[in-house]
Amino acid sequence: MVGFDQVTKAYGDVRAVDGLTLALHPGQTVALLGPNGAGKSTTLDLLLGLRRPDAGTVRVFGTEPREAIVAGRVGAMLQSGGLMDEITVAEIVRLACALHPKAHPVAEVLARAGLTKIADRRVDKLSGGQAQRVRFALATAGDSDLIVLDEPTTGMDVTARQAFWATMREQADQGRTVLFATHYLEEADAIADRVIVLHRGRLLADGTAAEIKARAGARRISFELDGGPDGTVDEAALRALPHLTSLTVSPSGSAAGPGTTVRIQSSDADATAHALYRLGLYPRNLEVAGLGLEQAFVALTAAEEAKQP
Ligand SMILES: Nc1ncnc2c1ncn2[C@@H]1O[C@H](COP(=O)(O)OP(=O)(O)OP(=O)(O)O)[C@@H](O)[C@H]1O
Repeated sequence: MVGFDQVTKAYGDVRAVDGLTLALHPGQTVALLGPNGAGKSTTLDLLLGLRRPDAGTVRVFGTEPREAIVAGRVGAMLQSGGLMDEITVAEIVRLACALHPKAHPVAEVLARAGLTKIADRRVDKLSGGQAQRVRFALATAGDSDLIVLDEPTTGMDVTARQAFWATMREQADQGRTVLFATHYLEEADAIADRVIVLHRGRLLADGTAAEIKARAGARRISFELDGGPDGTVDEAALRALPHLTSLTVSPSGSAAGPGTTVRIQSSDADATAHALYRLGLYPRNLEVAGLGLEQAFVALTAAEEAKQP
């Protein structure tokens, strides 16, 4: 339903999107991740026909992006802008509904975005989180097959964020595709069926959150050690453990006396744990866990950054 084929877009000598090839399929919830400047917003702008590629093609439902938007097949919520001054919440939502070929009833759109109580308020007098909800209402004013959201929950409080994602889940359950760019990796982990990681305009990773975590390779090991009388342990010996990619050592205490909590990241947790026992140490409360999506993301992008000049 969305196809990017070898798409490049540069601003001067900055290649914001660099040879991107990508296909999105119906009914998916897709998170677009990447560090600042990775090209997420530019990718969404290209998808929405707000910018034209320098090279390559973007097709949305088999047509030019603008045609798909005019046909009402795409609803979008962009990072900023788009809200007019001196107009109320109800008026701007009514306008969006009037323009959408397959509009939902205005009252329903307001209710879904949690705007009913502030429908008479002026849009330029809203808080940041309320303005985000208006943008969300505009993106869901009609029955679009694809909903595109650029950092949708920025500025929303925890309750608004949870309500927002519950609504997005409903949209996806009804067969719509939801594509969202975010810096909240826990949201991507919890919500997305598919995670796409961009780095310097290129595709760095594309898969389920579990696949991305597995690709980052590393695992976390944590345990406690009984230290000497002052709670210290031989940090140099720990640092020399095989496959170690990071180490933090912090004091911990219990009724049994002073101790040390050790947290390790390892690219081969089994080998690291064996070596730990071979050192003659007796780790207590040993836990081995996979990386969270956030740590996997940091590991992947840092490794990529290290490769490039
Ligand atoms: N209109 C523009 N003119 C010049 N350079 C731009 C323009 N828009 C974006 N860029 C540059 O293109 C690159 C990609 O920007 P883009 O906004 O797409 O990234 P992003 O992943 O959305 O970043 P962020 O997470 O900070 O929102 C950046 O280096 C940015 O400085």
